[in-house]
Amino acid sequence: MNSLKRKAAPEDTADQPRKRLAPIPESKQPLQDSKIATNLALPKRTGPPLLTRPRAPELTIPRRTTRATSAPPIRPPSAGGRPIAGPSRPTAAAKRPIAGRVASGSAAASKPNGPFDFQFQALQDQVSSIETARAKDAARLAADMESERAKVAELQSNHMALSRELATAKSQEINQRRELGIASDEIEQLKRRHLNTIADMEMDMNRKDRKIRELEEELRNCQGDLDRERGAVATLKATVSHQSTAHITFTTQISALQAQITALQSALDISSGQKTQHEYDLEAAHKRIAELKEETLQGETLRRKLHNMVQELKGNIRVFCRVRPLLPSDLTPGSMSKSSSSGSGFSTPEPEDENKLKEIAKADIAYPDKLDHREIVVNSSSESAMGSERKDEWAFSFDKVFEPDSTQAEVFEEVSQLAQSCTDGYNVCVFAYGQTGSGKSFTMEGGSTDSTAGMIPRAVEQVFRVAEEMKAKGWDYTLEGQMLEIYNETINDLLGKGEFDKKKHEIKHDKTGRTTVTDVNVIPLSSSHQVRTLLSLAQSRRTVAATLMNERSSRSHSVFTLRIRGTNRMTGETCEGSLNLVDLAGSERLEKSGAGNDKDRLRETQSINRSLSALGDVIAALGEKGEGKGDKHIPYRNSKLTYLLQNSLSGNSKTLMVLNLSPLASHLNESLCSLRFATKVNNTTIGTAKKQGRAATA
Ligand SMILES: Nc1ncnc2c1ncn2[C@@H]1O[C@H](COP(=O)(O)OP(=O)(O)OP(=O)(O)O)[C@@H](O)[C@H]1O
Repeated sequence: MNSLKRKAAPEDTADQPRKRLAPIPESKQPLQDSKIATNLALPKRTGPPLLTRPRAPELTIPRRTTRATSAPPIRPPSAGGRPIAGPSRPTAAAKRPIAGRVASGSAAASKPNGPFDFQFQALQDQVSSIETARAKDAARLAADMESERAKVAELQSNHMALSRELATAKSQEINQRRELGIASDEIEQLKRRHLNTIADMEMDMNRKDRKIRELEEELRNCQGDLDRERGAVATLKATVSHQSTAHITFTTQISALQAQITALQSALDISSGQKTQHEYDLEAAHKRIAELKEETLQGETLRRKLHNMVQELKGNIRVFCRVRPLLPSDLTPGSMSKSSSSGSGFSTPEPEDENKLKEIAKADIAYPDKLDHREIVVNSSSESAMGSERKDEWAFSFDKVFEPDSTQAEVFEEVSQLAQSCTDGYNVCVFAYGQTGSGKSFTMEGGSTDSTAGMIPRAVEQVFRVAEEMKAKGWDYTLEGQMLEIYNETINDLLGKGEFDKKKHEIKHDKTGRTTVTDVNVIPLSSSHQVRTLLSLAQSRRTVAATLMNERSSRSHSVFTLRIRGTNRMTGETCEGSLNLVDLAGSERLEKSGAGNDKDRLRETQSINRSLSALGDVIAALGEKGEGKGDKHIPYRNSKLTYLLQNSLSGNSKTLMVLNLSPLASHLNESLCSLRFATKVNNTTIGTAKKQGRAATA
């Protein structure tokens, strides 16, 4: 009984909810009012409808397993629970009599079996008590059943009510679902409309953005324009301000100028009165200018006369002596050995330094006249046959002596007066005489630089310069040039085609004193630069042969002739002159030239010496003639050189000989020969030079 009570207790506890809602079979699960009410309750709309579709409400019904109430619970044999009744566990002995009792009950009742009967009695009591208990349980269970049935009925009615509520709720749900569907459709439509609206708005926004950008760009441009305009306005403002200042200044100036104009007007009135007087004065001044011009022309003619008188007083044949400086090439062992073999008896000690070498190589030449530079003294010492030292001294005097350090410009300063005479209508002849290597070509042609340029380019430049200056005095000049070479008594045209020794050129003199050579190129000259080009052309064609004395030894005479014709536009006067610049071949003696065994060299040297001695003869004859021997024959025809220079050596011309000397002791004998020849020339007086005029006389 206790166990039953204990068993019933938890069921009572489990039955607690049944006081509110009776349990129903699983197949007929009722819904609790509250739950259904809760689960079916539709969400109340408190705001605008939601855009998402709401979920359908869920119906949750708690499951409950209930035990059948129609019969007491029967525990299955396998259940581990306690036995339903009995105070204790029945033994095997107790069980077995039950079965036996059923089979043989009457025999046991009739005959008690001692302890077994007692046990049987006890068992029967137990059975009856159990049955009583069972009856009580059955009654209680029946009562319970009844109450349960009532509950079931209640539950069923509840269930029905709930089912109705459920149906109502379902229909409501369906309606709500329908409404929900409609609402969802509406929402979808709204969404689509909304999306369309958004797309439209976005497009609109893009359009507006573009428009904004365009407007911004326009704004920027406008701002740039505005800035520029502002700048322009500022500039204009500054200009206006400046202009207004200037305007004020101008106004002030105008006022001042107007005052000046007034003053000037009154001055002009006074001046116009003076003007007439000035015009008279001007006319008188013009007359005076004309008179002065006339006087100038007369003065120029007088100057030319005086200039030539001075030249005549100086002598129409003059001699300059020039000693070249010692060159590095002069200090070579070859030169030194030649020095020792010279006739001067000069002995050569061992050279220790360059200065000593120079002293050894140099000839003893002195220039005592430091004022006029006209004297040159040559000293030599030699050993006599008796063994005593013999000293000799030779003194010479010339128109000018140039020491080794003289420059080309200094030499030309003396020559330039002759070049001037040439433009005045005189024949001028300048020739360089001396042994090979003494500096003839250097003096006449010179080097390539302005400072080393020789007499020919300088004279030509001067003639052009004077011709240009004389233009102002009415003189117009035409100039032409030729360059010839006389080699072995043959004339070659140095400005020709280079056909040397083939063409025969003849020298002709006309009665007017003009000398021409047949078949030679006479080039019209327009500038001194052109003359330099011609000189270098001629130089390249000139015959140069090597000798023992000088590798550049020129074995021919070269004659450059510049002819000048002038006409005076104002006076009608004309004049014609010529400038002959002659570079003679080396004057060394035959044994010194080293040409002894060479037939060609021998012929060359003989030819050169013959022409040079013919030159000496001509000059000597001219000298004798100048001394009064009027009928004296002048042997011009003895050489091509003297015949060519006939008009430049005769009394009608001015001649300058530049004697070139080597400074070397080894050349001392040659230098003495040259000095003697030059002295002979210098002592010659050649008549009076005559100007070659045509239309007028000087
Ligand atoms: N006054 C001078 N100053 C410097 N160097 C000079 C001078 N005179 C001559 N010389 C030099 O001496 C050398 C010989 O001179 P140049 O050729 O003029 O002699 P030359 O007498 O004409 O000889 P050639 O008869 O062989 O033509 C040249 O190198 C030349 O430059």
